[in-house]
Formats: sequence, structure tokens, C-alpha cells
Amino acid sequence: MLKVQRISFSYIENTPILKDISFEIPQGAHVSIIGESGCGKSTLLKLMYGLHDVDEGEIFWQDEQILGPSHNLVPGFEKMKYVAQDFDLMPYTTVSENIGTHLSNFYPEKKQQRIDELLDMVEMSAFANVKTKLLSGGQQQRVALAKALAREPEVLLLDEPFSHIDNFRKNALRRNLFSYLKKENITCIVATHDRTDALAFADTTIVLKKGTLITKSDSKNLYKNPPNKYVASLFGEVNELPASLFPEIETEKETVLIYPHQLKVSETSEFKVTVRKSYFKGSHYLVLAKYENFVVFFESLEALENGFEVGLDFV
Ligand SMILES: Nc1ncnc2c1ncn2[C@@H]1O[C@H](COP(=O)(O)OP(=O)(O)OP(=O)(O)O)[C@@H](O)[C@H]1O
Repeated sequence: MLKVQRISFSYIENTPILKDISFEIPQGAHVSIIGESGCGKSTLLKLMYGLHDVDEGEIFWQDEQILGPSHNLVPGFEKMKYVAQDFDLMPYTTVSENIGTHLSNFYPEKKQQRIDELLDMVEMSAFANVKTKLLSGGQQQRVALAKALAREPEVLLLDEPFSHIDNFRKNALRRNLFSYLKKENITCIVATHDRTDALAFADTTIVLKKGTLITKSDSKNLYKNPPNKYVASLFGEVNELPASLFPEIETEKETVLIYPHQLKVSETSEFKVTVRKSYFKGSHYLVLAKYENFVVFFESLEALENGFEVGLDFV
């Protein structure tokens, strides 16, 4: 269990970056940390790894307290690995050597086997003997992930781990990585802007806003029942519309949050909007429309003309 207990932190005096944050993460769980840019996601990861001293509060992994640099000669908690946004690779050594940096040379065959296994997982076997300075950003990011896993950490902390990787590889890599982590019961915490990291791969999602934890919840549940527009917006476009338009939705609030895919064009609906623009999204169009002073997003299989009036049903 990772226990974060009432921690607060500031880089500069009287400018708090994280305020009174508490949560627990069971061993083997996968957790995403989401929130707008600058809300403190990276800082929280760094504190969990022991790269800064907390101002207040305590962090524990199992029964061991994670202490910052004022208590440790070499900052960083041994049982964890942290992959930062800058990958921290040795540029003039090969991919294999980088991955094997922390592996013992005592059993060379075993070491090579482990390197090969990791190269395969991150789909970098063809680059084993290439110096890392010659790799693209996305390739370096994959090597950094493999290097972090080489000695099987108990906890893996990842800061935007797939940000440099193209979609084609990202999806395969994510599937490989997260199924490997589950198999090995490695706890994984990912700071991310990518909703797929949260929705498809994290059991639990933590939401930060301006340095405070605003919710921690089952990822699917959070998506289906976002507590407010800020949370819903982290998953994509969302409409906040008067609840009176949707009597079928039970709520005591004055407004309801509705994702674009929950609104469908209907000839019979009395809720009429005026189309402003259609954006092609591949499988559908995202249509921007106006209802009185509200902006309304909905999905349509066809592009709709500016000025066109359509009815929308909640589905
Ligand atoms: N070394 C530092 N010294 C002073 N302020 C810092 C330092 N690092 C980060 N900050 C500030 O702390 C706040 C939180 O930064 P952090 O990088 O943790 O946010 P984030 O949520 O990870 O952002 P992003 O999504 O853009 O990566 C920001 O206001 C940032 O400017």
C-alpha cells in the first residue's frame, strides 16, 4: 500500500503547489493522475519518489517512510522507479547498455535475456545496438520505460509516459506494458493528459486542481458520473446545459453534464439547436451548435451546414 498522508509542498515559500493531499493506493493497482497543466501532477510524482522534501505530511510505501533529499544522500526511493518527462538516458551508449545499466554483470546470459525481453516489450529490438542519442523522442521514451523496468521495481511512477510516441505504437505499447505490470503485480502511477491512459488502463483516477485533490474514484465511474465540468472536461468536450431541457435525467442540480456522444439528432425533439461548425473526427463529425447562450457539442455521422436547425435527443 502506498500511503500519502496530508502532504503539502511549495517550491517557493508562501506559494503552495500541493495542499493537504491524502490518498492510498493498494499494491498492484494502476492509478492515473489527471488535471489541467500546472496543477501539480509532476510535483506529486516527484514527492512520492522522494525527490523533494514535503513541507507537511508523510508518505509511506508499505511500512517504509519515503523521505526527501534532506534525509538521503542519493534522492529517490529504492523500491520505486520514476520515469520523468526528460528520459535521463546515457546518450553515448547503446539502447541495450542503457536498459542493462542497473542489471548485475554477474550472470551475463541472464542479463542479456532480461534486456531482450524488455526490448521486445517496447518493440525496440531492432535498435539494440544503436546509441540513444541517435533515437527519436518516442524511441528514447520507450527505452526509458524498459530501463525503469529492468530491475522490477515495486512501484513505477510515470510522467506523461507516451507523450512522444505515435498513436500506432502507443496503443500496442500501452497494452504490452500494462498487462506486464498487472502480471508482475507492479503498482503503477501515471501523470497524464491522455484520457485513454486513465480510462482504458487505470483502475483508479485521481484528479488535481490547483494543487488540491478534488476526487479519487474508479476511472469508469468518474467518466460516467463526473462531479463537475472541470472533471468531465479532462475526458474531452462536454456540455453543461439546463437540467430543465432533460426531464429524463434525475438530478437536483440546475444544470446537467452531457458528453457529445450522448446527444443524437432527432426530428421529433423539441430541443432545437443551430449548427455553427462540423469537425471531421474520422468515425463521425463533432458538431458545434448554439442553443440560446449555450455552446452545444454533439456527434453526427454527417457534416451539418452552418445555420442548419436540428433537434437533439439525450440517449
Ligand atoms: N522547480 C520548480 N521551481 C519552482 N516552481 C516549479 C518548479 N517545478 C514546477 N513548478 C511550478 O509548480 C506548479 C506545478 O507544476 P507541475 O510540473 O507539478 O504541474 P503539472 O500538473 O505536472 O503540469 P504539466 O501537466 O504541464 O506537466 C507549476 O505552477 C510550476 O510552475
